[in-house]
Amino acid sequence: MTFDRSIKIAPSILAADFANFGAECAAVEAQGADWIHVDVMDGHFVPNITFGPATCAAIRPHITGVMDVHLMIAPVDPYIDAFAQAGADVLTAHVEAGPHIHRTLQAIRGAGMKAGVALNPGTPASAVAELMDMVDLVCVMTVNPGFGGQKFIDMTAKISALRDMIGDRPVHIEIDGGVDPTTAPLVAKAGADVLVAGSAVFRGGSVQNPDPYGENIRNIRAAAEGVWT
Ligand SMILES: O=C(CO)[C@H](O)[C@H](O)COP(=O)(O)O
Ligand SMILES: [Fe+2]
Repeated sequence: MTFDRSIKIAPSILAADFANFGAECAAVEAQGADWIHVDVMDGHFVPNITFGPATCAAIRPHITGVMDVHLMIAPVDPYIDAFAQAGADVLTAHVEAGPHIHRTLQAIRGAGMKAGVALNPGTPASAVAELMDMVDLVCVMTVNPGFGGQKFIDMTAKISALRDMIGDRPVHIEIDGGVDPTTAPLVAKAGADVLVAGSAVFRGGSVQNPDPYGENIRNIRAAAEGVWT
């Protein structure tokens, strides 16, 4: 995984057909997705349950690019090796998930993955100030985690603060929740480069009719890249 600051669109399979993840991942990649975002929820850290490492391992052979795993679980540490075995490229833990995020990030890198830290909307940028040399990605939640299809919460001031904090380090800023062609330019302008989108990518399409996925991805990317022209 090489670092670059171009806009990357990461469809969240939370909005895909749960009975057909492999084909859904292949379809969005064929339609231009850069990364695949995989939401792991435990019914404890967030009020919803999705799936765990076994499902990630089953999905992995269907992804040629980056598998970006967003853990909404607590605790995190007992499961890090299982997600490494499952083939996660990026493993992101929430700063709110426990008292020892520093140890967690060390363990993620130690297991050979890129380390991400996520912040809930109520958590300030300062919560991750001491972690800048330990992370490869900061995920700014623009919804309260747990469900797809929620309304975007404006976190542009936090994104700008994180961009300043990161400086010239090779650290991605990922935005997760309510990203669509209207909100993408706001977050791209503030300094984000990885845009997660679930409902805004998968709406209107299916594995049998994947062209809408491509149109949705192109529209989000064009809106985000438009802020630089
Ligand atoms: O982490 C998440 C929710 O906790 C999802 O990645 C996110 O909500 C994406 O879905 P949408 O684009 O529909 O908001
Ligand atoms: Fe997510």
